Formats: sequence, structure tokens, C-alpha cells
Amino acid sequence: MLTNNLGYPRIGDNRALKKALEAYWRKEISQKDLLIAAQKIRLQNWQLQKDAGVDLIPSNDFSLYDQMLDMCLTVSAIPKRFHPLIENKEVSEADLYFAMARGFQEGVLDITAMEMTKWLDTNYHYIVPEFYAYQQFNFLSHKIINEYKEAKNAGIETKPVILGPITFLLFGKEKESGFHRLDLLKNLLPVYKEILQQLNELGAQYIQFDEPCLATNLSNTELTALTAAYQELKAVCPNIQLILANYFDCYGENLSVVLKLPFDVFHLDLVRCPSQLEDIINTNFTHSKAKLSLGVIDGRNIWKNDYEKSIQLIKKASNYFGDERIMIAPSCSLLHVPCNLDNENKLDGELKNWLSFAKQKIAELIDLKKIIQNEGEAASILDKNKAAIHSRKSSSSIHKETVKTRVAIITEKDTQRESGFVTRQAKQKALFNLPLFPTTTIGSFPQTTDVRKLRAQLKKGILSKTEYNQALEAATVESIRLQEELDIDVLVHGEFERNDMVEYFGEQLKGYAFSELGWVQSYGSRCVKPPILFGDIERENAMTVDWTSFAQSQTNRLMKGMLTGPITMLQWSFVRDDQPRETTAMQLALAIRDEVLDLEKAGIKIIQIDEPAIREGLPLRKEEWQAYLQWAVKAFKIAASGVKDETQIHTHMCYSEFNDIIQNVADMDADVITIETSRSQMELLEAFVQFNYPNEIGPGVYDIHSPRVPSIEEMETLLEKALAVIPAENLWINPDCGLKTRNWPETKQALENMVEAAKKLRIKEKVIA
Ligand SMILES: CN1c2c(nc(N)[nH]c2=O)NC[C@@H]1CNc1ccc(C(=O)N[C@@H](CCC(=O)N[C@@H](CCC(=O)N[C@@H](CCC(=O)O)C(=O)O)C(=O)O)C(=O)O)cc1
Ligand SMILES: N[C@@H](CCS)C(=O)O
Ligand SMILES: [Zn+2]
Repeated sequence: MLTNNLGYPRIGDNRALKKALEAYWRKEISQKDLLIAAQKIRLQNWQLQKDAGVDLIPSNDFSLYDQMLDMCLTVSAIPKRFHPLIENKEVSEADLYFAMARGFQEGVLDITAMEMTKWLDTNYHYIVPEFYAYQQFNFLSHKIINEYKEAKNAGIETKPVILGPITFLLFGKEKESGFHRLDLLKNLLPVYKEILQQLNELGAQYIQFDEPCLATNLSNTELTALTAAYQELKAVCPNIQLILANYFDCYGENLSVVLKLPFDVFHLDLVRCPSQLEDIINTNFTHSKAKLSLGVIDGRNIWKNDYEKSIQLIKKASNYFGDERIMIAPSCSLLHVPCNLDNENKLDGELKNWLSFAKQKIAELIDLKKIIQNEGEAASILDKNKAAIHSRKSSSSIHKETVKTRVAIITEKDTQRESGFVTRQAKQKALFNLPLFPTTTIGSFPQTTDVRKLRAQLKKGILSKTEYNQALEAATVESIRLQEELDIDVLVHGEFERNDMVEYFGEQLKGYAFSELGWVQSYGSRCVKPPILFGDIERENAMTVDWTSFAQSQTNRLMKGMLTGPITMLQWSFVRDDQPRETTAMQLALAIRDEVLDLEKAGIKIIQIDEPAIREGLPLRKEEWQAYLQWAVKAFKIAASGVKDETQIHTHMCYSEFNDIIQNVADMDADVITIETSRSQMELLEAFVQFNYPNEIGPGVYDIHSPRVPSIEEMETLLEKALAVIPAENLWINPDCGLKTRNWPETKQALENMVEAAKKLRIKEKVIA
């Protein structure tokens, strides 16, 4: 029985990759130094897995920015606008790669970044490949080959991991009409064949094809393409063992086609979908020679594996198929969990004993093998695990009757505003007296090194709480003055006091715990430290009233209160797996509702409840959507509906394709929604238009993930597009998302341009009127 790992976190302990990348982008270190730092992480990861005794160690799971972008470079899917950079000998392959991710603004060149979107239902973002009719591909970046050789030179045999051709095409976008991206498969496959041939020549024994599109509903055409592709690929190198990796859900209705594919190993995510083992047992797979990789260790959460449960599944599989046809594995790549629990010194001992990060999950894999093979320490390993699992199940720190009772008595009335939108809109317009096309921002302003340093100094005791607060007050006042100077209509306080929009709230809620170094990659160099939601959620004190009231006291303009919604708190935390997610969402919703009411009591007239993760939380299979959406929308409405008509509730969403959930977005009944639309050139608005979305909308007019500053004309063009489909009285003007990742000069310039674009639009609208 072999152990199989699908992927390891690539940011390195202590976010080594983030630090190297950002230093390189700031031109503080050379490209050579960046590449050395990257190599060090790869070697450490491989060595750790080899030392632990993992049989199938992944390579090419590392990426300097994103694995989908790596594939674009591998097959030379480089959008035409970046071609001047290919022709420019001064621009290296790495800089071309970063330009595709981050945009490029130098000299006469001003190139927009590629779009970025959520990787299935995770908080990881990938770069969206762009496709053109008749596009040709060729084997450009040899990263997969180089990393295989690099490991081999270090004495480590690895299993190269590659994103499969079907997922690569399906998760990309056509950039012109008249073709479907799957039409490009025949042009793409020769590159995959060349890769297979080269790996074969180098002696690779396994190659893992990631095809997570199999966790979604696929059409017959897509499944036919899948079959054709892998028949062609297998024929090239019959001796390499091909592994099919699907994760985050069942193969579902795709299973019967999948099991006929010429793979040597089929990976199953048995954490998300334990029932699929039974489904496979009920097919004639028992007669096949192929192996199963049983993903029994949760690669998406941080709870210690329950060995008894896993052993049951493994034994069931081995009874049917025999030990030699079984591999054991984490459910998916460990990219989505932090590196190493050993680095945590401040976690409560009881809680720490319930947890497992990437390094510990690798150890769990080996433990399970030892238990199955009944090696010497097997009994004591199992006993220790049983004790930890029992300790969590029976702990008194998890359950609070008052919280459970409050959830039990939620009624329909708790989810309804006093009046409908039309009445509320009239009251709010009369009260606020805002200009046509009001301008606002999404909440955060640049979290500069200086601001982060303040927090680090507070933590280390170098700054007192009073000194820390004074410094943040100064930053807040400065941002308010700037917004007034820029003539923005509805202001924000800037969120300087927040380390992160989820962690900050988690820190103030009972039922949450925090790691010190539990970082997980979100996109590129950006990381998050998801708080650990382990128990019933209770808000003991107001969380944002002091800062928001302070900010409001500094200006005569309207100041938005800024909160994170219950579904985003749920999605971006490591959540408990001992109760339904719905129950946890209701507990969070009640806590946020209390905060909304406290803000209203403190005189705040506009309150934004961010829900950027509502789309990401959708189950991967459509048949499960309605059940989720029903409770997700309910949770938002519980949070938002306690206020009077005059209080304006905003929500904000980014990275979302709203087309198929627009009815549910409308059901949330926020007075104003601000959404990310600029990278897709307002494409997203189509959904709002087709549905005749009734409430006010602020479609983002500039992409905040790129350092490039958009021009006034560019934003005017986007606004014209928006105005063609949204009634003028419902249109707000704002960036795509918060500005925390930007620096001040870019931010000032971009906002100045944005306000100017709004003013020009107002004048044009007056002329037409
Ligand atoms: C809006 N987005 C968010 C998502 N998920 C979240 N949980 N939060 C989000 O805001 N998902 C979708 C989008 C896009 N994703 C991201 C993710 C992450 C960032 C980001 O800016 N991350 C920061 C880290 C933020 C943080 O927690 N900072 C802490 C710790 C700061 C730190 O690094 N301290 C230094 C010491 C300070 C010094 O001396 O310089 C250290 O520990 O070494 C804080 O502020 O206190 C990142 O830098 O990656 C943005 C969008
Ligand atoms: N209010 C948050 C939303 C990010 S999705 C911010 O501005 O950063
Ligand atoms: Zn956002």
C-alpha cells in the first residue's frame, strides 16, 4: 500500500516565498536570489516528505505565482497584448510571467493583467487562461521537466503533477467569439505528449493529472473530449503510470465515464465524498487492474485525522480490491492548509492537540500506513489518536447552550427588513442627498509596512495599546482628509486597525482561536491566516463601533460602517466539522446582526456587510446549490435586517460570476451592492441586466489587484457600458475591491481619476437630461 501526496504548500514556513517575491518586485533582490529562495522551498518540501517516508512525492506542485499561469507559460498560451514583452530581449521569462499576473506599466507599454478568479470552492485564486480561435500551442516553459530533474539531482524521485488539458481549457475563457475553447484540444495535446515523452525519457514512473473539473457537472461533449484526450495521451507512454486526481467533491455522474479512462490510478476525495467508495465497489472496477488513491486526510481543513474512521474506509477498500491496489493520500493538495503546527507556541494546549497542518498531515499518512500494516508502534499511535479525537468530542469549551437556543428560535421575521426596497430607497435618498452616481470605496486603504509594523510592535510590546491606537487614529484621519480632498461622497475609515477582514472579527468573537504562523496562499504573494472556528460563536462586545464612530466624528460626510458577513466568515475560516456549516453560519449571522444594530445605535447611517465569499461557498454540483443558497441568503438577511428603513445596507462581492445566482443575490435585498467587474470589462453586469436587478449597484471600475493606474477615459468607457444597462439613479461608482494591497501614490492617482470620471459622467447625464 503506497502513500501518495498530491501537493505541498509552496509559500514555505514563515512565508519565505512571499518575502522573496515582494523583495524582487520592489527591486531589492535580484532574479537569481528569488530563484534560489524558490529552490530552497522546493528542496525543503521534498526532503520533508522523503524523510517522513512518503512514496509518491509531488514535483511541479511549486509555483512562483499560480499553477494555472504556469500552464499558460508551459503551453505558450500568452495573450497577444503581452507579445511585445516576448520580443523584448530585456524582459526575462520570469518577468513576462509576472507581467501576465500583475500587469505591466513601463515606458510606453501599459498592459492589463490577466483575469483572476477563485479556484473551485477555495479562497485560492488562479489566473484565467485566455483563448483565441485557431490558437496554436508549443512547449515553452520547461518548468515541469526542470523541477523533476532538480529533485532527482537531490536524490529524490518525484511524481510530476500537471494540470490536465480539460480543466486547463474549461477553466479558461474565450476572448473572441465563433469557437469553443474545447475546440483547441487537438492543438493542445501535442504539448502534453511532448511533456510525457520527455518525462518518460528521464525515467519518471508516475505523472499526476489534476482534473478537478470532474467534481463539477460536465456535458457529454466535455466527457467525450476527456476520453479522447486521455486515450491519446496514454498511447504515447504506456509505461508511465498515469494518476487522475479529482478533488473537493465526488466524480458523481461522471464516474462511469471516468472509470473507463486509461488511468492507472484514480484519486478519490473521500473527505468530501466518502460515499463514492461504495459507488466504485458497486461497479465492475473490482475486475480492473487500476489502483485507487484514497484521499482520507482532509487537505482543506486543520483538524486531526480520525484514524479509526480512516482505517474503516481503507480496510473496506482493501477488502474489495486488495492492498496492492490501494494508495492512501490526503483528499487534495495540501496547498490549502498552513505548513507546520510545530511553529505554533501560543495555541491553547487542548486545542492544539486537535489540530494538524501540512507537515502533520504527512505524518498522519505514514501513521495510517503503519496502523494498516500493523507495524510495531501501531497500537500506541492509534490509542494516542483516539484520545485526541475523544478530547475534542467531549470538550466543554465548544458548546454554549445560550447560543444554540438563540439559533433555534430564529424566525422568518428576523430575515425581513421593515419595508420593501422602493420605500427604503426613497427614504434613504431623501435623507442622504447624495449626488447622481455617488462615489465610494470598498473599505480598506493601503496597509503599508508602517501600519503593519505598528501591529507587529504592539504584539511585541514595543508599543502600548494607547500609542498603537493613536497612530492608527492619525492614519484614519489622514485617509478621511484625503477622501474629502478627492471629493469622494461616501467615506470609509480605511480598516487600518484590521490585520485581515476575517481574522479581525474572529479575534473578537468567542469560539475562535488563532495561529501565529498558519499562513495559506490566497493569490500570488498574498497570504491569509484563516482563524480557527472551533466552538459556538458569541459576540461579547461591540467589535467596530469605536473605530467607526471615531471616523464619523472626523467628517461631515457619510461614513460607512464596515463588517464581514457570516458566509465570508464561514468560508474564510477553518471551520468545525462537528456540526453542519449551516448551523455555524446562523451563529455568525446573529453575532453580525448585533454589531449592525450597535452601529446603527451609534448613529452610523450606511453599513456595508461584505460577502465576497458567497459565490465561492456554492457546492460544486448544481443539484446542491439551492439548499446552500437558501441558508446562505438567510444568514445574510439575519445579519442585515434588524435596522430601520433609513439605514442603508451595502454588500460587496468580488471574484464572482453572478449569472446563475442572480436571483439569490437579489433575495439578499441589500440596498446597494458593489461588485468586481472591471477585469471582465463589465461582462458580469449582463447577469444583473438580464434579471432586471432591482436595487442599487456599484460595478467596480478599476482592478485593484494590479499596480497599474487606470486612466479617466478607461473608467469612463466602463461607466458608459454600465450606464447603458443600469438606471442612472441606481448606479454607484467605486473600485472593484478594497485597496489594502496597493500603495498610496497608486491609490491617490487612481481615485482621483475615478472621481473625475464620475464628474464627467454627471455632466454628460445632465446634458442628456
Ligand atoms: C479580499 N480578499 C481576502 C480574502 N481572504 C481573506 N481572508 N481576506 C481578504 O482580504 N480572499 C479574497 C481577497 C483577496 N485575497 C487577499 C488575501 C490576502 C491579502 C493580504 O493583503 N494579505 C497580507 C497579510 C494580511 C495580514 O494578516 N497581515 C497581518 C500580519 C502582517 C505581517 O506580515 N506582519 C509582519 C511584520 C510586520 C512588519 O514588520 O512589516 C510579519 O509577521 O512578518 C497584519 O496586518 O497584522 C499579506 O501580506 O499577504 C489581500 C487579499
Ligand atoms: N472591506 C474589505 C472587502 C474586501 S473583499 C476591503 O475593503 O478590503
Ligand atoms: Zn472584495
